[in-house]
Amino acid sequence: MNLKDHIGHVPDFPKPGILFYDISPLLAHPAAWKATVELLAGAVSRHKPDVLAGIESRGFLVAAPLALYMGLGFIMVRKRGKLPGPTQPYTYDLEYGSDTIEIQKGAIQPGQRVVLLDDLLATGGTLAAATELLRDVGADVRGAACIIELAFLKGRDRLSIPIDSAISYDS
Ligand SMILES: O=P(O)(O)OC[C@H]1O[C@H](OP(=O)(O)OP(=O)(O)O)[C@H](O)[C@@H]1O
Ligand SMILES: Nc1ncnc2[nH]cnc12
Repeated sequence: MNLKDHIGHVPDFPKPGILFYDISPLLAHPAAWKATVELLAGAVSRHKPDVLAGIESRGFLVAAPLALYMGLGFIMVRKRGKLPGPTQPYTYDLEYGSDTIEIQKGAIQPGQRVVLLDDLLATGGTLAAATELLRDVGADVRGAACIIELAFLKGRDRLSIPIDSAISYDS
């Protein structure tokens, strides 16, 4: 099965000049989605995680079913102000301005082995920030996985952890 057949390409979304890679057709195709979850589970299992963490919001679509499939717990990394406190924040730079992500304090025990999940790796800024946030609460961040990697943006070079992707675009 070619998973790329199930990714939509939407020009000029959400802004002019951006080609949006849409996972909606993949999620809507049971066999392709099952194959994706199985592929990611194989990659993630080699890190022997205690828990999986997903990044709001599309990362939840990957992390929650994968955690269930692997018999692991699932933890939410959310945008500021969405989680009931107390929370641990991490602020990071964007092209213009900054953004803040949060995790609930106590969601992870110090030393727990965590793998991060997101739908897509572009510049790597989001996954790099989530890695630092998890380290701030004492997690042992073993790796990350995503459905789509935009390899031409070289996001993996910004990461301090290994990352696996189910689909990669070189251009
Ligand atoms: O590698 P980066 O350049 O950081 O980009 C990747 C991030 O961008 C998208 O999230 P978005 O902020 O659009 O949020 P969403 O998941 O709520 O749609 C995507 O789901 C990743 O989290
Ligand atoms: N080109 C893109 N398509 C879908 N999600 C994205 N997140 C960041 N860049 C993206």
